Amino acid sequence: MKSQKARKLGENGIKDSLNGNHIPHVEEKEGHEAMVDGNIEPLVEWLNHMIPYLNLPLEASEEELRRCLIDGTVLCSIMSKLNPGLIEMRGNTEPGPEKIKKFLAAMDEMGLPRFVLADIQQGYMVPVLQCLRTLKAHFDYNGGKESFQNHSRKLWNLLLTNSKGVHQQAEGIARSKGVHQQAEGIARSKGVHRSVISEPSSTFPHDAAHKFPEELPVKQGFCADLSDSNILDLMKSNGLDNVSTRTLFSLVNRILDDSFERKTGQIQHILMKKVVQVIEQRFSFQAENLKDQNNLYSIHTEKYQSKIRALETLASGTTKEIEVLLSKLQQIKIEKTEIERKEKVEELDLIRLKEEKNHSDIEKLALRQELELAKKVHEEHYLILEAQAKESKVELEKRLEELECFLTESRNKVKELESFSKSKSQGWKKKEGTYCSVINYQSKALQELRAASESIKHEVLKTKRSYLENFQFLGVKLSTIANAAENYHSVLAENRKLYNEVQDLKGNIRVYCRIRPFLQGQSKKQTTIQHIGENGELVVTNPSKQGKDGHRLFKFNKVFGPTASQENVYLDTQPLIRSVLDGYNVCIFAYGQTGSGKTYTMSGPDLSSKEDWGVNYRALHDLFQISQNRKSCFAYEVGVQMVEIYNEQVRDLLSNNGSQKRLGIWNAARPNGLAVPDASMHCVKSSTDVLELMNIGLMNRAMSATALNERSSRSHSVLTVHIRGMDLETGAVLHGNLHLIDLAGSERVDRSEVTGDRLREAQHINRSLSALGDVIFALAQKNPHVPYRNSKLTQVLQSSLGGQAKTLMFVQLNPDADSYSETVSTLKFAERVSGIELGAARSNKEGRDVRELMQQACFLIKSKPCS
Ligand SMILES: Nc1ncnc2c1ncn2[C@@H]1O[C@H](COP(=O)(O)OP(=O)(O)OP(=O)(O)O)[C@@H](O)[C@H]1O
Repeated sequence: MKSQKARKLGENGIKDSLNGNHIPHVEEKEGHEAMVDGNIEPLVEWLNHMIPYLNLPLEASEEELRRCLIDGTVLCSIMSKLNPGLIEMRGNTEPGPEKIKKFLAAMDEMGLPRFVLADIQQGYMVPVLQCLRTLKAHFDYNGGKESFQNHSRKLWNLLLTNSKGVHQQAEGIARSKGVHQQAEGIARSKGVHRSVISEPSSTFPHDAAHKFPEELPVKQGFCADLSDSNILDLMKSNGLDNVSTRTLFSLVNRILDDSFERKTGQIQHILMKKVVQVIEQRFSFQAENLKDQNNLYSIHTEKYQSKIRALETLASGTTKEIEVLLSKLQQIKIEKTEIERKEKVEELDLIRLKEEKNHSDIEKLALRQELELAKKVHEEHYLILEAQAKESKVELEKRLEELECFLTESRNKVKELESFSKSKSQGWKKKEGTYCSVINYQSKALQELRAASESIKHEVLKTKRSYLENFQFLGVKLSTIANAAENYHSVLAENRKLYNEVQDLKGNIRVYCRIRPFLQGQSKKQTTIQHIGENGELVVTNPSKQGKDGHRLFKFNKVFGPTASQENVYLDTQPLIRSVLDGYNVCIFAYGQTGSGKTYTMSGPDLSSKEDWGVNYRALHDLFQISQNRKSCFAYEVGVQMVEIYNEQVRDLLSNNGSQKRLGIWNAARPNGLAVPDASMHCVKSSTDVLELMNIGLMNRAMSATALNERSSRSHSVLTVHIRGMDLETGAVLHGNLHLIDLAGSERVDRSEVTGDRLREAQHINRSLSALGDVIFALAQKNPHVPYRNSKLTQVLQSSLGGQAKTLMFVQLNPDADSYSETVSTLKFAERVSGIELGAARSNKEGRDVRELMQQACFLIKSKPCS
């Protein structure tokens, strides 16, 4: 490392020499050891002495020293102190490198060895330290001769800036004499630092250029001041020792000039003497040096010659040794290159470490700033917290006081409660005693009860056993009864069937009673219907009469309650419809007071809804369905007529134009069954055709609102379906008529509150219904004369009531208590109707064979015992 530094220094020395700066090579310097001496303590001490505020520690490292010097202030201060006025300072604002440059310029000016700016910047401190040591040595040598410094400087400035002629002349003389160079050569050969004796050289053009304008006034001053006294002062001082030889020659020239001009006299003579003495001293010193140098050279020459001789003997030795030496040399070279490489690497590492250090310094600075900031924030936060703590302390103290008050209060309360609980516990103890005695008593009673319950348990078990036996016996009995009941039901169903057949044979008119539900807005509390039996019994009550007298029992083929659906009602009607296709005449009519549900049963409230379809539509739908099923055996034709009897006039409801046309009625049923032959006959092929016709008919029907029904039918509507069927096998033809009649509402005129046309309508309706009653009465009495001709209605129904037709009447009832009297009269009428015997129904078959008649006879004979 040491050698490396020395080499580097050597390189720098060469470099600076090339630049024109006079920085000696390390080997030129006075004592190699002094240069590379690592001990910087004396230097630090000197610096502290020079700049007291510096206060550097004696053991300071090179790096610390570098940091202290890098901004150039210390260097400039030292220079200013040592050589005032040499550096012109412009204050602290000047950048560090500029200050260092100034210091270096001053060093140059003084002719002292110096470092380059890069050395101190890159931390290469050897030349820097050497420079400072030289500066120190220089001034130590001069023993702090302050006055001399000034005089020397003045003198130097004077010489520099004095008339060119004089200067050049002096230089010329010195050069011609070769003294100057000789002296320099001696100094160098002696190893004495050149700077010690060197003077600022004119080889430093920048210095000269720098200095010249400044020194001009000084030069004038000097010319004026070069009085005898001044020269005397200069002479008195020992400063001439430090003045360069060239300067001395210049001075001699000057003195000589002056002596020619006889200006200075005695003074110049003394000065001249002194100058000559110095020059003589120097020459003698240099001569001695030369002698020493010669001796040194001769010693060295001898040494080298002996070495050469030794090497020659070695060279004359074996070649093997040479080879070994060469190989060793080679090895050493390799090692050297390796060491050099390592050094380079180390240098790079050093640079990197320096960079890292710089970086970490920056980071350290940033961290320090952050720390300060955090500290500030923390302090602020601390102050806030302190304030808060004070506040909360005050609050807590207040709260503590309150709590203490509360505590004393609660202590008092606790005392009170303690005394209260003491008195209570005494009471409880007393009660405990009482309860204990009661419990004892109760436990005794409980034991007794247990014994009793045990005996009861035994008894219960006994009873249970006997009960089980009885239960089993009853089960057997019950199953017998259930079997009997089942038999009873089947017998009952059989009976009903037989009853119907008997009725069929008798030709009784079937009567189905249907009770409509209460309508919206009607109160359900007051109903006349007391009971609806399964076998057609109906019990009605008179709301004004209590007890048994108020009840009346009626019996019909079937009674449908308010909840019965349209389908339920039709299911019991269906067998009659089937017989139409077998050639029977069937008449179904609805009878009842206004608003009791006649139209609802026959037509239905809404034809668009299948569920609401009434008997009319369901019957026709069924007819088409059955005819379709039988189409392989029978070919059926279906025709429909629809008329109404309004105010004793028969009107065609399906006629396009002739709804006003009065139609005649045939008194006796014709073979084709047409009672109103002039009414238009419409051939229908499907249920849809029927639906359309019925809609037309319903729309044409005369209707109006009454007090009892908001849409009352004011006429009797008669829908007649004519069936003509031909047996495809036998060719026999049959005719069947189905009359579906919706009678106008029977009503009491006073109740319906009608007048005028409506009254006339009501009177006609009532008259025709009573005519119907009369006919039915006559038929029931089996009177020889039946008054069919009393009304159009009875005329139209003649074939259905008197002939061998199957007839069904729906008796419609309004359950409202207000309608009790109408309900009873309707029921009486229906009772009478149900008693009518029309005789066995007969099929309208043409060309019946004997076999068929025989079958019918057999059937009649078989069914007789059942009746
Ligand atoms: N079984 C029933 N279920 C529900 N509503 C019914 C029932 N029967 C009748 N109604 C309702 O009672 C009201 C009267 O019925 P509807 O018009 O059929 O009586 P009506 O006897 O034909 O009267 P009118 O003789 O004045 O023509 C209607 O609003 C009808 O919808």
